[in-house]
Amino acid sequence: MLSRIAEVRVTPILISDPPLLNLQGVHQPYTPRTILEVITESGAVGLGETYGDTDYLNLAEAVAPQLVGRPLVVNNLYATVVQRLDDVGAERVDNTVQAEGLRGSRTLSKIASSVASAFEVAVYDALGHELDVPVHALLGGKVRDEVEYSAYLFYRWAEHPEPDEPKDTWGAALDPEGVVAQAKRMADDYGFSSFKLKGGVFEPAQEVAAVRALAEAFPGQPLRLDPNGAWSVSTSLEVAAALEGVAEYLEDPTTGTANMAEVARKTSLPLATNMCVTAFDEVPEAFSTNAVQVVLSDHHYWGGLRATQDLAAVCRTFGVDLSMHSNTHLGISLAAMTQVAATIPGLRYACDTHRPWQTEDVITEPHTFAGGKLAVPDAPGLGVELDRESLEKLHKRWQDNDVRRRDDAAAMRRVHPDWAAPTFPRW
Ligand SMILES: O=C([O-])C(=O)C[C@H](O)[C@@H](O)C(=O)[O-]
Ligand SMILES: [Mg+2]
Repeated sequence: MLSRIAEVRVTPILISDPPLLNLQGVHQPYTPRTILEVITESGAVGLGETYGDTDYLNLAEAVAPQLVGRPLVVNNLYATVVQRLDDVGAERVDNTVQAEGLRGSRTLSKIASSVASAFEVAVYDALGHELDVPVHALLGGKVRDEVEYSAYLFYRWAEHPEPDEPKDTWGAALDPEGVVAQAKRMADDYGFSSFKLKGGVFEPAQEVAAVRALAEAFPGQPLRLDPNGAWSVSTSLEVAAALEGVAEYLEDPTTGTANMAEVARKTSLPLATNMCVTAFDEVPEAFSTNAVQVVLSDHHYWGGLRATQDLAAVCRTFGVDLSMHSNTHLGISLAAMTQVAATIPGLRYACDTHRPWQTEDVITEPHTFAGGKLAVPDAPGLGVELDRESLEKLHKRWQDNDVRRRDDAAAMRRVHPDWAAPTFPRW
């Protein structure tokens, strides 16, 4: 007989983040995440991680007490989360606004999915510990022993503007040479052999030049460019023409399914997205218009690990490829991505991860990439253990600091006071 949930802990933290540039601005020195612990009557601990912005955190805190006394069941989690939306005043969310401009439209159900997913992961982790099996076994079993990730390259500043803000040793990358140097270090340190450049920062011609420089430095290796919907249809087509035979896909060149479909009709370069297809109700229009050829799933957005498997089945049905998107995250999320990726047949593109940019973690043994891959662990649950000291330290930072949401435009305004988040298309 499985034991029930005895306690649920929700801990907001702030993690250091380097000054990575994107269409909206620049990453803040610290960014919020929420860490969950689901503790069973027999003492098993399941871990989950999700966004830490106020709406997500408040919702997670409202849901936590509802789970105490319940069995380790994942099927009712989304419904439980949705019921608590009213408690946290999340009706303030405008369904038409893009969350940070980088993940498509912001809706209440997407916020609920992102919170439910973290509880789902924590329940699976607890279940794995109770039953002494890995999460991938609970998901039907792994079909691969390693999951491949790609290097996530960013234009970036060497440092944040204030002297006491977190530093790293990567240096600036503001031109093709800087991007290639960053890619070489990613390849040397982690063994990545495919590369994604975050675009939408400079004029498209400059970003095309960077991708071409990468192609010269890494001949024949997979390359992608992602401007987060910054370009018009005609600019997207110009970039597509310039990168045909160079890039393996273009990611969200333009905003909205209709524009993506128009670009897709006129280029042979596959289009990938983590913006216009981020929830099941966005699938029918996108697939029926052939707007995307690769969906970049994200278990946070889609509502969990099983939802990711469901999405994989839908994609298979329509002949659309699936890979994985990431956002700034720590080892619990990476462990969850790796577990579910291990169970999905036909995953032929390397998954995204921001993890190499993070200098902190809340697990005792942070992941190490070898040959750009992570081994799929067979240890119980997610195969990671909470580092309590680190959790407390990062929680104390949250208590001592007033950053409560990600706002890349505000971070940019500290350096360029006139900066405004762009209107679309930017180019
Ligand atoms: O593929 C993407 O669009 C992302 O990874 C979204 C992220 O927010 C990325 O743009 C970032 O970290 O700046
Ligand atoms: Mg993207």
